[in-house]
Amino acid sequence: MKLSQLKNALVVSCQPVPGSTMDRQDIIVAMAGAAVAAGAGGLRIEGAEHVRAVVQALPHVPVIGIVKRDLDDTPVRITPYLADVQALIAAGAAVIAFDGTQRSRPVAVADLLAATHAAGRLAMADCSTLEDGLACLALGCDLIGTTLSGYTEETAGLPQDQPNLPLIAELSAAGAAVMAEGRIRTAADAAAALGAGAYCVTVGSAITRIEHITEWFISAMNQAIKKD
Ligand SMILES: CC(=O)N[C@H](C=O)[C@@H](O)[C@H](O)[C@H](O)COP(=O)(O)O
Repeated sequence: MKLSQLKNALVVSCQPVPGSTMDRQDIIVAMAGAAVAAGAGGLRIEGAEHVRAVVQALPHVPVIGIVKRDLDDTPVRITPYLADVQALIAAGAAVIAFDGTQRSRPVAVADLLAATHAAGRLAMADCSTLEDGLACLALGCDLIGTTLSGYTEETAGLPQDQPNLPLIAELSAAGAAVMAEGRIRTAADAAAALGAGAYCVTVGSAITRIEHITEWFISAMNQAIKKD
């Protein structure tokens, strides 16, 4: 797959809240099909078995595959191991996304990247800061995601209800193909991300997590009640 296929695309992340009533493979495949029917240019899917099912159902749509793990000795969660990269490749992911932060980790970004490229797949680095992104760009990652901005110790103080548009702009100005991802909640946010220089945009919760969307509505309504 060529990176240019994702230029200006909306990628829909179909990751149900773990353990929720939506956390079923048939629902993930159905959400992915609905997103593609409406024009999504790519999908972000967690877990090799879910990737395999989505690729089988939608063979012409690029799937960005990840594996999430909760490990004891590292905060790195997204595709930490070479075995994860290999499983996603075997499942048919066109793009392999992995944590691109500079935190202590079981496998170096360079090794995850080499395994991805050796299989002819594109590599996306999920980053949290400009420094992460520049390091991953220098290594040769094809897409630099703002995915982890706001989700690391270093960036935890950032606003939790809006995308990091300045980071998108800085990475793009540095020459990266930027995947704007993280807290893009409205169509206006997605458009603003492209305006800031994003190559493409991933939206998850605002499209596919009913629990989060419901909470946003209730919280806004509760604020309105408090003001009365
Ligand atoms: C930080 C982390 O683990 N992010 C995950 C990465 O795959 C997902 O939980 C997010 O839903 C995804 O990045 C899309 O973001 P948003 O749901 O905000 O549109």
